[in-house]
Amino acid sequence: MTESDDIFTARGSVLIAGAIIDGSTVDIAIDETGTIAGIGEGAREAIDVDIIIDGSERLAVPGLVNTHTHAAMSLLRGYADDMLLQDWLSQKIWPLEAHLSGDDVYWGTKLACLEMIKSGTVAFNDMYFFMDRAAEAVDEMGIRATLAYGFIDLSIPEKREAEIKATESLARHIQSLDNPRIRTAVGPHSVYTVSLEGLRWCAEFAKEQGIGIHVHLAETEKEVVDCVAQTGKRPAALLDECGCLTPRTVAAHCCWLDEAECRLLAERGVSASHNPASNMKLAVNRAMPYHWLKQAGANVCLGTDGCSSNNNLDMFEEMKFAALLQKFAWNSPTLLPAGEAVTMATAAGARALGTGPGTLTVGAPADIVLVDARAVCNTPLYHADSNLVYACNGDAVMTVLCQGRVLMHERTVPGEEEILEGAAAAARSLVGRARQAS
Ligand SMILES: C[C@H]1O[C@@H](n2cnc3c(O)ncnc32)[C@H](O)[C@@H]1O
Ligand SMILES: [Zn+2]
Repeated sequence: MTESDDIFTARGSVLIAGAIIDGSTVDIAIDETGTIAGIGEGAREAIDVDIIIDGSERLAVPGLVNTHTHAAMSLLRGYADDMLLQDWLSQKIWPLEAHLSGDDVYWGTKLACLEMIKSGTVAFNDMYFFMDRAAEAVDEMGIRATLAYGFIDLSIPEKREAEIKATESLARHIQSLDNPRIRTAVGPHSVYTVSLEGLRWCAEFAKEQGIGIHVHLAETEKEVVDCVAQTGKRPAALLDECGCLTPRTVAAHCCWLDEAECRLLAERGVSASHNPASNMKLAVNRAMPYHWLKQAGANVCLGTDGCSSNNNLDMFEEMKFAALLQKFAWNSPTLLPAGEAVTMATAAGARALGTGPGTLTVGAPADIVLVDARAVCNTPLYHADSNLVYACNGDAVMTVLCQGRVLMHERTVPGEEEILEGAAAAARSLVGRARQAS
């Protein structure tokens, strides 16, 4: 079969013919299991070709991995801007989220997946509510996700019981789906919204189930100051005492870590997710100390956070924000060069979520993005990484494959119109319900 509308439904081996990797034009062969079977010389012979994708004038790069999202917050894009984190959450976001329905989360996650696919993201790490409906959306869209229920007990025992039940129920549900693209994690929201008992339960449950932990950490100075005042410990030490710092933990933000905490995260094998756009928008007033984390050997990955604090899910933009913020905040133009920003958004993210090496190598899952090498942002093309980080945004992405399955081709994603309509209707309905109740 050659290129046609059936490319989205066709199954079998795939040959990406003549794409550009590291300045060379090569074929990429993908076997019927969705694994890269060959790159370059001899690749064509590695498979019986079922589907051919023309890779000419396309830069092939690993699929991007977004390690901190609240996907369904795409419905809240532009709902509340230009506020301090605590005011934004307590005055605007949490009151609206109190009216969320499962349908809202389904449509919000569909919209988020659409946006992520259109900007080259193949996997994301999500923390939100009604996550069984998020799983339904992810399943339909063909992307990978690790889904955590946002565990918030506010130190109220009855609420803790409800959060425990919701977390257990999600774990059972994801297990029952038996979809290798969809995993679950435990999602204690933060040290300021979860009790010590809640944090300990989350750690125990994650250990027992062999799953990850997704938590907000040291996002603001207030979080650190309040934590020290209430417990005598800084947030990272508190999480560690409760057993929440593990090699399968993704800690989002990490802005206000001190040097010792960076070493602690590295020692525990925690992945630190940098969220520069959200941090700048909410003016958290300190950039993640990337240099300390790197020096300590921690895995530093990249995330967008939700669409109400970013306000999009474009990991190309996020790479640029990360590289620029680090240089600016730590007064060092050599900090976080373009190549490292790409690694942060690909291999480091894949390592954090356990989705493979996050590289274009034989034996890796075929999570592949083809970027337009003829786009304005790629002209001229001295260094691909430089253009990808500093010049391009997600609009330059033309084709996306996840586990060898084509999710977008020549910028077409099947069902786009229906998703836009469904998500817009869900957003209207959510805000309408909230207004009626107030
Ligand atoms: C899952 C809950 O987390 C809330 N949330 C979204 N963005 C942030 C952030 O930057 N810090 C803390 N909490 C956040 C989201 O609205 C859900 O209530
Ligand atoms: Zn967040």
